[in-house]
Amino acid sequence: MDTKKEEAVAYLGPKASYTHQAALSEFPESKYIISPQTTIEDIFAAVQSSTASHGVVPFENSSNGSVVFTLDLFADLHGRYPDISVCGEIYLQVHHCLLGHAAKSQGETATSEPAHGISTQPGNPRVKPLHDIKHIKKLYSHPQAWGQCKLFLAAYFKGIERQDVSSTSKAAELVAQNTTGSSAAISSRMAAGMNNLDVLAQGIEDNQGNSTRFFIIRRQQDVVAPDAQNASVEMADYKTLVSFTVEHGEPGALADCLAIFKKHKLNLTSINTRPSGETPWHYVFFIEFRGRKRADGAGGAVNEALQELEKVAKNGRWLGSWSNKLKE
Ligand SMILES: O=C(O)C(=O)C[C@]1(C(=O)O)C=C[C@@H](O)C=C1
Repeated sequence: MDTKKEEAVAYLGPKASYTHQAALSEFPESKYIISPQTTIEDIFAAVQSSTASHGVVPFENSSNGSVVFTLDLFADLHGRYPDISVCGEIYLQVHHCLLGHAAKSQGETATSEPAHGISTQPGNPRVKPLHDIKHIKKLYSHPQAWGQCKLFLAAYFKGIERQDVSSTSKAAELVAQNTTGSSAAISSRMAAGMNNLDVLAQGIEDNQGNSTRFFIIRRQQDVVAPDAQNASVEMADYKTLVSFTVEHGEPGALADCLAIFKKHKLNLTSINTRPSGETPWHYVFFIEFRGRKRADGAGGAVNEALQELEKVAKNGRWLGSWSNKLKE
């Protein structure tokens, strides 16, 4: 059996982050070297420099919206990542836990019984802590996680200090190292096991269906364009991401760009903006839509739209086309 691992896949480490779990779902450890990075920018850099063949980055969360760190790297204001493109997507259910050290004198259900299922009261957290949490004086997590657990945090940790860290698994690691036992992390169940931490509460996300979409990135030159398919199959089975800026002083400049997608019957699936970095209050637009770019010269609605977009938008960039994984 050939067990030689040649390709490295960069993800937001340390182990047990949600990005790690997403990476493992697509890239088995038996075939790939799964390589932890400290920041999302490190993942872009590893792929750009070909240290890693692929990277896995969080892109958006169903309840908390876009991951702005990732969008800013795609906007690439300093021209560091010109070859990065999206070649796939992964949807992962995200169920957060509160991890820490259970207070020694307290029993399993010291403060309250866990509330199973969805609370009947709108605006209330869905669950209660499994253990006493009065000794917790500081919380650690990734900034995206706070926004996904607002109700639980408002009910049980009002006024408690929060420390942003680079990932939820890093948060668990830091809490495990704190011997006072007075800190806790919002992190995954996998991180509890890996760091020997107690699960003080589970399922603390506001929405039971909480999920995050990750992009798989690679260098554009490594992406092989598949053969052209039936147009309706392409529309249903693929998605494409582009970015551009517009002439800000010109009324209707953005509308002219969007009209091109309408003309070619390309259904938009997401729109994002980030500061362009060139001038204050100017923006870069990210448009995602159904369909895929074919090889140059192969025609098709997406290729035609991209050609027309070049004429009306500024700094246009095709950021990739990939197989749609959203089950609707
Ligand atoms: O911190 C992690 O565990 C990550 O993988 C990052 C990240 C994100 O940036 O969205 C991934 C999934 C969750 O939405 C929370 C955090």
